[in-house]
Amino acid sequence: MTEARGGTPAVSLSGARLSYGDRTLWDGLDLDVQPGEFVAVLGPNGSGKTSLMRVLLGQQKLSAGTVRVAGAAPGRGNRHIGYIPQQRALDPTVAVRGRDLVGLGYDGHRWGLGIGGMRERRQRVDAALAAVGATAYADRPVGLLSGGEQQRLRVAQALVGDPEVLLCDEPLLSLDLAHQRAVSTLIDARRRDAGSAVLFVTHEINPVLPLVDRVLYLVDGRFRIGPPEQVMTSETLSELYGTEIAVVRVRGQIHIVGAHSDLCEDGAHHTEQLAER
Ligand SMILES: Nc1ncnc2c1ncn2[C@@H]1O[C@H](COP(=O)(O)OP(=O)(O)OP(=O)(O)O)[C@@H](O)[C@H]1O
Repeated sequence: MTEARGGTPAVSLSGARLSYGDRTLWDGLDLDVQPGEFVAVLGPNGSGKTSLMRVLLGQQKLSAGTVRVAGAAPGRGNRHIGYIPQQRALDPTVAVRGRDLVGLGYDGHRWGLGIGGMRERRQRVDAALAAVGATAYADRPVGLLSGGEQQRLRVAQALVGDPEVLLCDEPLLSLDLAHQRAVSTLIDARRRDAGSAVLFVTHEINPVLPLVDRVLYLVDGRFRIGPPEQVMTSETLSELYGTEIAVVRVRGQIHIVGAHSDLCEDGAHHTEQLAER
């Protein structure tokens, strides 16, 4: 799909290297993500997935190579980026209301809204809250909400600003199955209707597998990029991990058989998911 769409990539990494001291997380990374494309970023703990998000947000400098996001060097306040951070429970004393948290995602790049602007803001925030099913608790202090409720607000905050690039760091964690589907559907609609490019860090590809155009799979300094049917194979993952790995597809889902616990796909978790379908 990338060649077919052409045009300026929404995200472009060229010859990118990230090292911390003498440890290199990845090197020689070339990746152009096109508008509307959905790229899943997979890999075991510590392989550099969140660090990649930080590079795209301008919070971490590359050690080598170049990066462009929405046509510009990444930097603070890039108004074209929506970011759903890796989940951390908020302190119970945080008294900000959910709707105010979401409003921050709208205000980031709009100054002096005026009366009409304020009305528009309210409508947009209400719509974003409704889209993630958060209307009922939008006026409660966020610190008192459950982890899943807080996460839905973060999703609304990332989407409300009409981002060209949506960076998602394990956005489905702690959501129940119904809300996993709802959030995946929202993100999918955003990229289809508005052409936002999506980079989606996850340990669990199955909930988003139907949406994934390409996978970036990072393991211990090595990586592969390609469509799931090319990357999520016994041959490719065995090469990446440097050990024998069997990938099987069951009812359209990907399962890694005999996986060690530090591998990305967790067998027990998959079995649970299958049982619930
Ligand atoms: N600022 C930093 N300085 C030094 N090392 C760092 C820094 N940030 C991250 N690291 C290390 O880089 C490695 C990659 O971290 P990162 O958070 O990107 O991994 P990840 O793939 O997102 O992992 P997880 O799946 O556990 O979230 C880790 O070993 C981490 O300790």
